[in-house]
Order: sequence, then C-alpha cells, then structure tokens
Amino acid sequence: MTKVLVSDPIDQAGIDILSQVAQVDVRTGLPPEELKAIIGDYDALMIRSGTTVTAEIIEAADKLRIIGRAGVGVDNVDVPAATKRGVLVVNSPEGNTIAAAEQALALMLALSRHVPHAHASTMAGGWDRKKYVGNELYKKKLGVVGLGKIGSHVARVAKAMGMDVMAYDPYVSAERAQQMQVRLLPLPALFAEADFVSLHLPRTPDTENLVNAELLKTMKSTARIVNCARGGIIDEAALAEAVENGTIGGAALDVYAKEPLEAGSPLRQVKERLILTPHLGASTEEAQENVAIDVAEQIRDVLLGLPARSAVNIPGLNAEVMEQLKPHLQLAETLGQLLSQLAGGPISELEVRLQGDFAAHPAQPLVVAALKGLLSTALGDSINYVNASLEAKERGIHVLEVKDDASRDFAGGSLQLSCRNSQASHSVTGAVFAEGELRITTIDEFPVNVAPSRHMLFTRHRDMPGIIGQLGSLLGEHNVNIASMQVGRRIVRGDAVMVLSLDDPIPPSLLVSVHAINGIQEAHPVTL
Ligand SMILES: NC(=O)c1ccc[n+]([C@@H]2O[C@H](COP(=O)([O-])OP(=O)(O)OC[C@H]3O[C@@H](n4cnc5c(N)ncnc54)[C@H](O)[C@@H]3O)[C@@H](O)[C@H]2O)c1
Ligand SMILES: O=C(O)CC[C@@H](O)C(=O)O
Repeated sequence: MTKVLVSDPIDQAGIDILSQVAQVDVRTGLPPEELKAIIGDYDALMIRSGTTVTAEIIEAADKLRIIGRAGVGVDNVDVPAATKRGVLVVNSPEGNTIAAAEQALALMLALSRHVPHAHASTMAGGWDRKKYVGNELYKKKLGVVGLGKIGSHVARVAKAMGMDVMAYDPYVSAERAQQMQVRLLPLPALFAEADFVSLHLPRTPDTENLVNAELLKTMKSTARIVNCARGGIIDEAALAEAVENGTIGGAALDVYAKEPLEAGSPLRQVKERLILTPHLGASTEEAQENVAIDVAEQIRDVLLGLPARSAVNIPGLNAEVMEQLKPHLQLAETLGQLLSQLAGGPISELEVRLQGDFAAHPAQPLVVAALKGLLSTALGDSINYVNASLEAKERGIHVLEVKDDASRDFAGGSLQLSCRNSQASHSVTGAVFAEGELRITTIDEFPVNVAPSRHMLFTRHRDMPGIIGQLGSLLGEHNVNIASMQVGRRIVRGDAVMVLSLDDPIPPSLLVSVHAINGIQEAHPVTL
C-alpha cells in the first residue's frame, strides 16, 4: 500500500487528491526523532514550513520518493541530501504569490497608519488621535528588493496606488524593468532614496544579513522597511536598534532568522513603530488551497509514475519537457545502458553529441537520461533523474555535450554517446524513427540498424567465412534463441561488429565459448 505522510497542516483539498492514490496519514507537530522513526514507512512526505527535513531524516527514509513543499521556499528541506538519495523535491512556486504580496502591502499600510498600535491603545481605553497621525503611500518612493513574482505584484499594486517604484534585482534586465515602469537602482542608492523598502528576494549565502547596521544608517530617518521574504536577510539586532533609536521610521516583519521568533529576541523589546506577524504571508484560505492542490497533484502524479511540473532538484526536466522528449529520453537512457555494458568498467569521460535535428532539443535532460542509463548498470534502481548528475560527478565522470546541427544522417537527427576510460573508448549512436521507435544506428562507428531489445549480444570480430555460423550453432546448442541478427562492417574481410537480439540471457559459461571462436575479438552481453 502506497503511503503519504502529511506532517504540517494542509488544506483538505490536497488531502483529498492524495487519498485517490495512497493511504494518507496526517500527523502534525511531530518531534524530529519521531519523524525519523516513522519516515521509513512512507513513499511521500508533504510539508509546509513547520517540518524541517534534515539529512538524517532523509537517510532514514528508505522508501521515500518525493517530498512536496506546499509553498515556495524549500529552505526547510536538505535538498542536496534528497538529491543524493534520489528523492524528488517539488514545491508550489506560484500558489501563494498574491497572498505574500498582499501581506507586504498590508504591512506597509499598517505601518504608515500605526494600525496595530492605535488598535491596542483604543482597546485599552485610550482615544489618542494625535499620537497616531500617519503618512500616505501616495507619491512616496518604494524600493522593491527582488523583482520576482511577489516583488513584481507589489510593484504593480504600489504603482496603482500612486507610488514611485524603484527596484534592485541583479538578475532582472533593464527591458523587463522598463516594461514594468520601474527604475532599476543599485542597492545603496535604493536604500538612500526610498521612503519604503520591501524585501522579496530569497535567503542565500549572498543575501544573509544583506540589510545590516551600515545599510540601515543610510536610510532616511522617516523610511520604513518591510520583510515578507525570509528571515536572516535583515540583521534583527541592528534593526531593533535602528527602530528604537529613530535611525529609521519603522519596520514590519513577517519572517525571522529563527522561527518561531525566540522569546528573548531584541525585536520583542521594541514597543513602537515595529509590527511583527508570525510568518503569515501565505496564510490565506485561497493560497493554502492553491498550494495544497498544486503539490498534492504533483505527489499523486509522481506516485503514479508521471513527471512533476515543479521539481526543485531536476532543473530543466519539467512535465512539458518530459512529455515532448519521452522517446528521446528513452533513447538516451538506452544508449547509456548499452555503452556502460560495452565499456565493462569505470568511465572517466562521456560525450553526448546531439546531431542534426536532435540538436534542436534541450541538451540537459538528454544528458541526465544518458547518465541515468550509464550508471544504472552499476547502481540499479537507486539511480534516477534526480541524482544521476550528482552521482556522475562524484564518480569523476567528465561530461561533454556537443550540438552538431550540420550533421544530416536521419530525418529527426541522431544522438551519439561516446565514452573513454583508461583501457578503451566506445561509441553508440541511435535515432528515434516514426511512431517513436528507437534504433541503434552505429556501434563503435560501424553502421547497424537494430531495435533495442532486453537481451543482446555484441561482438567485435574479423569479417571472415564461417564465424556467423559457428556463433549461431553455439547459441543453438545452449538453447539460446536468436530473435534477429545484424552485421556491420566498413570493409570486406576487415573488422566488423555483430548484434544479436536474443530471447534469453547468455549464461557466463557460454560467453567463454563465444570468446573462444576463432576471429572473435570481443563479446559483450547486454541487458536493457
Ligand atoms: N512570508 C511568506 O509567507 C512567503 C510566502 C511566499 C514566498 N515567500 C518568500 O518571498 C521571496 C520571494 O518569492 P518569489 O516567489 O517572488 O520568488 P522569485 O524567485 O519569483 O523572486 C525572487 C527574486 O529575487 C531576486 N534576487 C535573487 N538574489 C537577489 C539579490 N541578491 N538581490 C536582489 N534580488 C535578488 C531574483 O532575481 C528574483 O527576481 C522568497 O524568499 C520566498 O521564500 C515568503
Ligand atoms: O507554509 C507557509 O505558510 C510558509 C509559506 C512561505 O514562506 C513559502 O515559502 O511559500
């Protein structure tokens, strides 16, 4: 029975989808040691930001195939550890965009009109209209840091409210900013000019403590800063001090370096001009339904053997690409399997050459598929699209990809894999024919035309009378049935290759006799 563990509160719509294909256990608030103790029973894990999936938990997850994060950030998942173990990590990159953007806008408005403090004072019996005079957003300068999905929505709404919007995002082009009618500025200039700064960038080693005491000092004393992105981007102690001292006009935070926010955090000591919310950016009914459906559908699909649309750890292999390239990926994998069995030992270099019309396809998924095939001979089922590149790197396999669109061998082009190790080099080429049929078209540069089959035998031999007959008789004597046979040669009576498709595998003892046939130089049984 396929089993899914849901370890954070997830919208019921997601649970209903998972229940179509699996037994779903909802167990929220599990301590890490308990999660580690039970995770071995599960094929899939669905989380929000409450569960931290460490390398230790992934190590204990013997059956786990997929971790689904109902939200954007996967910083609570050890993605490299999941990749190493071949566990797919998926998220919902867009399901809570609007919710998070609206939270940032809500905090900007609340901050400029002192909403929480005015409310608390009124509830406590006060009627203080003078103390809570605020500011308008209209005509103020907003600096958006990170002009991605959420930052762009904030910028759009802010413009509609009459704000002058500037942005800092080193990965956004001038054309894109122009289209959005947003001025791109360097970070120091943005902080110096802004009346409001709103952060919408990821937390990475580069962005940690990006907003520090030094940068806060460059802001106007009336300026306010909002962080609905990730904790750790702002130095919290420096921010608390800047708000307390009046270095800046105020701040509003939804996210913290350590969550839940520690009881002793200096932020909790600031009484005025600071608003804190407990990571509520994605907490709207709409967003929770969106992310739950998005991620549950992906978990369901992966458990049914279908591709996921938002995989975090197989870049470039989204569902659409997988579907379009299905036979081409299958060809790359088959050629990889074939090549590793021809090489018969460790490989130090793999060249993946996309020839003719094949060169129009994206190379990266085909390289991953070739590596998966290549490594499956040694690693069996533990190798998959998620960990193939990493495993190849760890084994020191140097991968080269070449696009040669001038080559014109077949209508749809062809794919050639070549490998080298200390002893020898081998190459195989294949093509996808009409109706998605796969063909092996060369072996070590010898032309053949063979449909891959489960059991095969490849030989390198001298092209001389009697050799094919002897091999046929030998296999017949051992009750190994030949389904088809192909010989490829470049010159008469020179070197040649033979490809036999067999109904049965070749026993090792029979292989010794094959090698003993006069004229046979190499014989490689292959199982696909
Ligand atoms: N508070 C919440 O509940 C909540 C909800 C959803 C998302 N988030 C967070 O909001 C942030 C933005 O999410 P998104 O969906 O818009 O992501 P996104 O990937 O669409 O956008 C992020 C942008 O940041 C930019 N960026 C990267 N490094 C930068 C740097 N050093 N300086 C400036 N810009 C940089 C990128 O180029 C990109 O345009 C993320 O940190 C995400 O985890 C928080
Ligand atoms: O699960 C949550 O509520 C956090 C969501 C948000 O931070 C995200 O990264 O999507």
